[in-house]
Amino acid sequence: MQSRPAVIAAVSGGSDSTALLLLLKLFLDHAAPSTRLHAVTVDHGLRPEAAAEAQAVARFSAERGIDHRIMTWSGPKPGTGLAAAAREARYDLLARAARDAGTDVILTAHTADDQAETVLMRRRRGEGPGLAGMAPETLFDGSVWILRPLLGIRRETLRTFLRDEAVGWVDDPSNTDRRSERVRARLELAGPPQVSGAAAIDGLLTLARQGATRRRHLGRDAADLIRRHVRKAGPGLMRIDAALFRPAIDDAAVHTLRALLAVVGGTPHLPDEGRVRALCLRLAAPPCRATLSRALVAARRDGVWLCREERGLPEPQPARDGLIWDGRFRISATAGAAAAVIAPASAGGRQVENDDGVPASLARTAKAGLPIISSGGSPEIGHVEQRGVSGSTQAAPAGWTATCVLAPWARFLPCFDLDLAQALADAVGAPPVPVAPSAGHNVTPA
Ligand SMILES: Nc1ncnc2c1ncn2[C@@H]1O[C@H](COP(=O)(O)OP(=O)(O)OP(=O)(O)O)[C@@H](O)[C@H]1O
Repeated sequence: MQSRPAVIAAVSGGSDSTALLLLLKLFLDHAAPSTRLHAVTVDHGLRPEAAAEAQAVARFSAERGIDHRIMTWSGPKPGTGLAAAAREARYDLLARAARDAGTDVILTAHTADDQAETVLMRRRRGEGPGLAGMAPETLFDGSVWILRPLLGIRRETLRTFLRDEAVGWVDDPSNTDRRSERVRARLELAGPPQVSGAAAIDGLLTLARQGATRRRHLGRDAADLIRRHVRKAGPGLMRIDAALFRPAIDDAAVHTLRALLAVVGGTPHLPDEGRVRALCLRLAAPPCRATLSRALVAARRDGVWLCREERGLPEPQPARDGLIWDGRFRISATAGAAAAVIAPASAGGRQVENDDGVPASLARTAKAGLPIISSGGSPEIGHVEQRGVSGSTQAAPAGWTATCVLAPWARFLPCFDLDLAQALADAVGAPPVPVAPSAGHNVTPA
């Protein structure tokens, strides 16, 4: 990892993260003494004991001379999907702690056991050939890296280390709650060794490694296809060379179209592989027009065109800093920006000019799906596509910008998909993907 002025260790007080904290302290004292180590504990406010547990981590950190901060999830708690919401909130709080500490690195204590559970769960959910486990490096919210340095280490090894150091830890009761899919996977893997146990875990870890390699290769091939065959043809409109779909439709071409559909449609998941494979076949024999994943795709003699379909665009709403609009644009406001409304261009009934060489109806549909930010009820509204990219028509009201985001990777971008994400970002005009902390090292993380 390139040296950082500071790093954040995410410490719940359980065995894994307590071991992470101690190991990091030892490592940094020895190898990078100028790097500041900050431990952060998130109190989700969901269990009465959580506050005392966070205080225990604070005391432990103080004894070791480590800076420690407690971050509390104070927002409203949803009635359903509480675990997922808590996870989102946890990463938001950890990212905020990282920014406050002037770093872009958060380390978590996910272990080989967590990795095996993840692969087991994903396999059960029917994830196909791209199945991979957790990534050793993941870009969060486009700006902060989550590193998982213990992914190759078994939990029991960490506990032995803690016992040798005479350090205790907290056992979170939710880790034994059988309603959780992860807990059920953990119990299954902890079964009798002759049935599951170590052999099963090793098998799942091998699958994780193979899946990561496959995903990386597929992503590289798709990135190459995007660079050669995909370009932005106008505001909100992409053009794909028909050559992508001929003569044979291979896995990389299918993966490319899945990624493009999700990005152009603003959906968090790639569309179903089988459906996209079938669509590729139809696109190879124009004319063809279809919608999938909220995107409109039209194969004509002059190429294949792709834009957001006009159905299901967001209703006009107050613009706010940090809003992800339609899964496709991150809205930002500088301090003091006047209150504004954001709406799809189609809602304004605005005429659009045609661009040379672009089919008029597609140019219209594409522009209708772009956001318009207006302030003070003025009809002179600013049509923003993205910062600093030609093709934007007028400026948004002062202080407001809309930046393209890649919907499937807007929150979590695993390192296996970095090449693909960079090629997509270049193609659609999203900001460049930051360089991974391990870049330039000759050892690929586990
Ligand atoms: N309350 C917390 N405060 C700080 N860090 C935490 C907290 N809970 C979990 N973490 C960090 O996240 C890691 C994974 O924790 P855990 O396995 O409980 O989370 P998960 O929700 O199952 O995983 P993921 O966050 O990847 O979905 C921990 O090892 C720790 O580094």
